[in-house]
Amino acid sequence: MGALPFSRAWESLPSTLIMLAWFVGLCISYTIALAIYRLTWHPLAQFPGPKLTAATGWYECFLDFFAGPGETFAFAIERMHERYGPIVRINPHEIHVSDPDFFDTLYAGGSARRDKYPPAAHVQGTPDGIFGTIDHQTHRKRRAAISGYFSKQSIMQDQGIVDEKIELLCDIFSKAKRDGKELNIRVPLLALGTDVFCQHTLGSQGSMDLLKDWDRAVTWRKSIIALLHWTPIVRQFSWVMPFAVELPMWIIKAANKELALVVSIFRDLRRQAAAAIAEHDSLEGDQKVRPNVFHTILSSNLQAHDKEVKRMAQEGFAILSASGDTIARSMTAAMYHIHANPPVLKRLKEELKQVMPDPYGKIDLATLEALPWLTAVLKESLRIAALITTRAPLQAPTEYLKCGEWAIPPDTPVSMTLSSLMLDPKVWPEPMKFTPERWLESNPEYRRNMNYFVPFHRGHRNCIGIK
Ligand code: HEM
Repeated sequence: MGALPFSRAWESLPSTLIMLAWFVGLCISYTIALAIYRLTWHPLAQFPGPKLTAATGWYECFLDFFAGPGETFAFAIERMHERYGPIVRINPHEIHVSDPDFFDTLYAGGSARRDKYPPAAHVQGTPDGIFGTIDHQTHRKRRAAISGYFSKQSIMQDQGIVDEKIELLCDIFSKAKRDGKELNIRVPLLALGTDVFCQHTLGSQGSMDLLKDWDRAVTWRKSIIALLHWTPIVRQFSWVMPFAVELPMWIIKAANKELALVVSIFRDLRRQAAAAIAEHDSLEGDQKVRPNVFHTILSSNLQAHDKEVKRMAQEGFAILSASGDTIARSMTAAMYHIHANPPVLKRLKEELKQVMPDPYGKIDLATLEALPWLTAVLKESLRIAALITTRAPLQAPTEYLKCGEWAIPPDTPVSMTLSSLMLDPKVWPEPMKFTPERWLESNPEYRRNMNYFVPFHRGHRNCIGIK
């Protein structure tokens, strides 16, 4: 029997198979056409960068999932800059810049309008909190409603909370010393940061009391790590976190124990937000604003939909997940570098002894802030810790952003990476050397250094917890 001609063989196939073949063919043609468009006519086609990343965003996804430590996309971006210069197209839609002098153009304040790029806004799983808010104007209003709650004056009112938690931290250190045991200080420092900010943000009922419960503190640390590990997934699939929060708890526990704690905290925040709504009208005067951040939101002139339980819980979660671990990681870096550099430690002790002869005595913030060496040590710790390793893309919807000879078209997502800037050898001689002297006002480079000191970012989207 001879072979059937192609047209006859095609006709003899079942119709579902033919449709499937058409579908696959269309997908392949669409992908090829899209890649050709992105490499030739796309508004970013002229920008330097590898052809592969310009053609598809899946390369980033592939590296983040499979390439392993030291090979993720963040490292690939550094290599792209080494090869292509300070401005690189890192995926079909986004430009990444490695030029410290461009920082204030991108992360501008004042009248500049900056929207957040949605995949970056959604990494926390809180699209309606200030961190996740995309639109510039909406972000301004939501942020203005709570910024007073994180002002220096407001934090100072809770000095008692800080003192109480520091006592608990010292107890943990003393016990470890007595028992002669090693201590992973990231755990108690995370507990300190989280307990202080939970109580400041949510009131006494909101404290997680991690400093009193070591096992819970260890689990919370694992949860934070789990959250960070989920970042590449959530960046590609923004629905994952909101979806996970709605699943039955037994499914989440079976999938990931640490994530279960995150979800239970998220649900607890919803309960607290609902409780705040229920009692808000019965409160009076300062009580209406102060008991916790939910009451501050309810007292603001935000619109009704911004005062709903779901949004307020997201705001609470954004604050909690942004506060504890950043504090813990900066303080761990400070602890390490102070002890790894004995002359730094000696000078610090001498300075502190002058204002605090009794190490167990109390001291006020203004006195501490006036100490030049302590201030310099903290600034250098924040620089060298280089906490934020994820790029932060923003979009300028109405403006061309000028970067060297390039004009980046309006609405293009443009990013920079803080950790690269804080450790850039062109800005900081010997960047990995812990040198608090950089931050003494007597240093001739002090003003220049301050210009590049941006651990909390700048502009409209800078850290609300900076004080
Ligand atoms: C050493 C400690 C901290 C560092 C280095 C730090 C750093 C940063 C940075 C770089 C950003 C901008 C992130 C981005 O745009 O992708 C940010 C945003 C933010 N931080 Fe912090 N942070 C610290 C502590 C805190 C604390 C204690 C809080 C608690 C209130 C906090 C709450 C926030 C919030 C809510 C945002 C989002 C602000 C917005 O989008 O308007 N941070 N932080």
